[in-house]
Amino acid sequence: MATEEASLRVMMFPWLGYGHVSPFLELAKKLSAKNFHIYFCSTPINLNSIKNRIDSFSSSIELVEFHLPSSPELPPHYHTTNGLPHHLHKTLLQAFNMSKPNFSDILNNLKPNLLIYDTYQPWVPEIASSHHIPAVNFHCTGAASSCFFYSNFKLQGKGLQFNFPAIYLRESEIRKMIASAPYDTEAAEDPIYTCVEKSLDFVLVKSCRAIEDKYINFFSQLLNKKMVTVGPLAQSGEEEEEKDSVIMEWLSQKGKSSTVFVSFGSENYLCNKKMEELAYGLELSNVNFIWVIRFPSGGEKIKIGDVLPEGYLERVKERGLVVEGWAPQAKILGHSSTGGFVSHCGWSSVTESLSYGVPVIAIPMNFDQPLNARLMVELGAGLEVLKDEDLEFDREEVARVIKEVVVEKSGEGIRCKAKELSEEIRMKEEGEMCGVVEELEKIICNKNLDE
Ligand SMILES: C[C@@H]1O[C@H](OP(=O)(O)OP(=O)(O)OC[C@H]2O[C@@H](n3ccc(=O)[nH]c3=O)[C@H](O)[C@@H]2O)[C@H](O)[C@H](O)[C@H]1O
Repeated sequence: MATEEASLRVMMFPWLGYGHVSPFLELAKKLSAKNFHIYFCSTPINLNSIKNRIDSFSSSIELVEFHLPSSPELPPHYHTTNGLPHHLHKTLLQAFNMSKPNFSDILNNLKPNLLIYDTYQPWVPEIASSHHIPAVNFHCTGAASSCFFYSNFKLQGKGLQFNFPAIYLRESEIRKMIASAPYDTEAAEDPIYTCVEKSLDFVLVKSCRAIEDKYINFFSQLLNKKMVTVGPLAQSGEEEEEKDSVIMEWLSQKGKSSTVFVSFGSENYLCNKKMEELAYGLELSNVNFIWVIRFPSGGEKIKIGDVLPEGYLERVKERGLVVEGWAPQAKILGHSSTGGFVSHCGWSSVTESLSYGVPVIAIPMNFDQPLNARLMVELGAGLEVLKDEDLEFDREEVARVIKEVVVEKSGEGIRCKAKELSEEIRMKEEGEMCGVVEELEKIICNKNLDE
């Protein structure tokens, strides 16, 4: 690996959500493999959660601590959205915005050739500009969902109309999203879209033409900016946590494509009613399952057995494994025994499922997830669990969709389509990354010429 002096130095600064830190880290790994030296900047708690994923990149990915003001309400272990109670999301964003001077000092000390920044950070491009550092936005959610929000909630796109009927939010989903957004969705300076608009020359987008071509083109028209796709950036799954081997050993004893993985990402927690309906739905489906159950960090310790129906774990023990907290999602999706993914459809989960060719049983929860779920249905690589007007689902519907996607002949087309898209995505990944490197080197070269 070339020394830091020989490499172009890039600072990467993701939002504090695990669903953002993870894609930024995967992009950092790909850029470091192309001889860039990466400064990966986040809070100590976020850096600690990814340390085991950069072992083989430690000479080219340097972790840089970004400190937020601590308070009794927001102690250091809450300086991440991973496990953060929902009522503190707004407080975290406020603490993040109060830390602008810290970020300016970091940029001034390290003086990278380029900054790659995220959403929720409209002040970052200005700070980079004050230090004469070119800044490019890396948009790590999907193009379809971003087009929808940008067209319908923010600026009307220069006379362009959003004519994509498959991508929509129900009234009840819009109400839920607005109520839980960590920022004022009516603010003129909406932190998501001003970040994208301020990006220099182009926007990096975590997607690929195989799954979002028409949406990437429309988003480019809306923003009047070039979109450079970085591919799905699926975690490779080579990291090994201690408990992983137990999970993977259990999975290896199951038949090919016989098991569904059930996970709702790093920020979502099912209420007791949804937990119960999902539990009975998994039982009724008669399909093997690995179910990751997460609880918000802090507060009293909750026992898994207490939130599941009486005797449930005993009844399902032959074909169901309930895991508390965290599981090796990429490893499980990449295993031959996995035949379906019951997912909230966070964007990284969607792109990982597509990368590994696993069809999705979609149970979206909030934000962009319903739009990502409808994209999967439009692609023919998933089915959505139907909900009532109160966004509640029932056990029979959960069992029906799982059986169709994983077992029944009527789901064969979905299973084939998921595999087909996986092959197409993987075939184009290397070419996409070469395009990214070319664009980043061009920006740095132009900036040097301007000096
Ligand atoms: C961008 C935004 O990030 C948020 O992140 P969230 O964590 O909810 O979900 P993912 O994007 O799927 O990200 C979750 C990431 O955590 C990994 N994982 C999760 C659980 C587990 O047990 N083990 C794992 O390895 C998973 O592999 C994925 O990489 C919101 O969804 C939002 O809708 C999404 O668009």
